[in-house]
Amino acid sequence: MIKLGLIGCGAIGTILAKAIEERLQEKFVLKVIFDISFEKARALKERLHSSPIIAPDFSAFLVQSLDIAIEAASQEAVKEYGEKILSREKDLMIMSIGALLEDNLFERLKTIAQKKHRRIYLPSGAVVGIDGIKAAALAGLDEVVLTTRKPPAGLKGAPYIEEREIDLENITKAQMIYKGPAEEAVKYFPANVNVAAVLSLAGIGKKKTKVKIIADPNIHTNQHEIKVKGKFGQMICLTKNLPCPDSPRTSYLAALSAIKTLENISAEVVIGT
Ligand SMILES: NC(=O)C1=CN([C@@H]2O[C@H](COP(=O)(O)OP(=O)(O)OC[C@H]3O[C@@H](n4cnc5c(N)ncnc54)[C@H](O)[C@@H]3O)[C@@H](O)[C@H]2O)C=CC1
Ligand SMILES: O=C([O-])CC(=O)C(=O)O
Repeated sequence: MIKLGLIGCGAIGTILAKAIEERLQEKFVLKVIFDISFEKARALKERLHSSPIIAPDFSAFLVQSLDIAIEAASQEAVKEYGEKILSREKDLMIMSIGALLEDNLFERLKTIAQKKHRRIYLPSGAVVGIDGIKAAALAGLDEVVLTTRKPPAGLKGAPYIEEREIDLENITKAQMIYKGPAEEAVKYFPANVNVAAVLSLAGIGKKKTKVKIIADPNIHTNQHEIKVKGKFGQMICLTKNLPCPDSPRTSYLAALSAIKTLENISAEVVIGT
């Protein structure tokens, strides 16, 4: 059995935990869950048939014997716990991938993973096209542009919106509110464009990957359009994401992508690049 620990018992964590016991139970077991909100962890445990331990703090999580620790919490969680998890010889799956574009965190994590013979898993998340971009990048890419279009309320709380006091409630037609490199976009919108980070890492990096964010009051899906040009030709991928059943802000596909990543880890056959 592959032993799992989960950090973050919100929208993605809940869907993943349920899938582990309902779909992946032959190969995986969820041993421990942790959330800075103990209430969130307790509420998740009540929804499960299995009985994972609730870690009261990160130290209690870290001492558990685990094969893979799954982060579905926040960029802060990746920055605070990532190196410790790998150093304690656990593999690490990351959903808040935006954290990896800061300073040299990704390089540091990779160095520890190499030293400790561990793996880091970065699911595609709420976008399609990462498979093709990884392959296409081998021949060289010239341009990668992500255009994210969300209902205005989905951008609430983002540092960029708060610092500039952008009044989301009074946006009556689609409006581009941000344009810049992925490296900057993930800091200004930490809970909105983690997809820009996975795209950067798969493609031409955090400085060259361009990000546009549009607040659109006329849509009810989280939309991500990726345009890529390179030696392979051109690619245009559009995802129109419905939200998770219990969380209007999180795209359901992101949680499904985490489940599929686990399935791939234990699979005899892996489809796609
Ligand atoms: N890669 C992708 O495509 C996507 C990534 N995400 C990211 O995945 C993460 C999880 O997303 P959701 O489940 O929608 O969020 P959520 O807000 O529903 O749940 C996050 C949970 O993590 C907990 N948490 C936050 N910081 C923590 C810390 N330092 N230590 C322990 N627990 C902590 C919170 O209390 C909360 O219960 C977020 O960072 C989100 O931005 C979300 C959607 C798509
Ligand atoms: O759920 C989405 O559509 C994407 C998202 O929030 C992220 O990448 O952080």
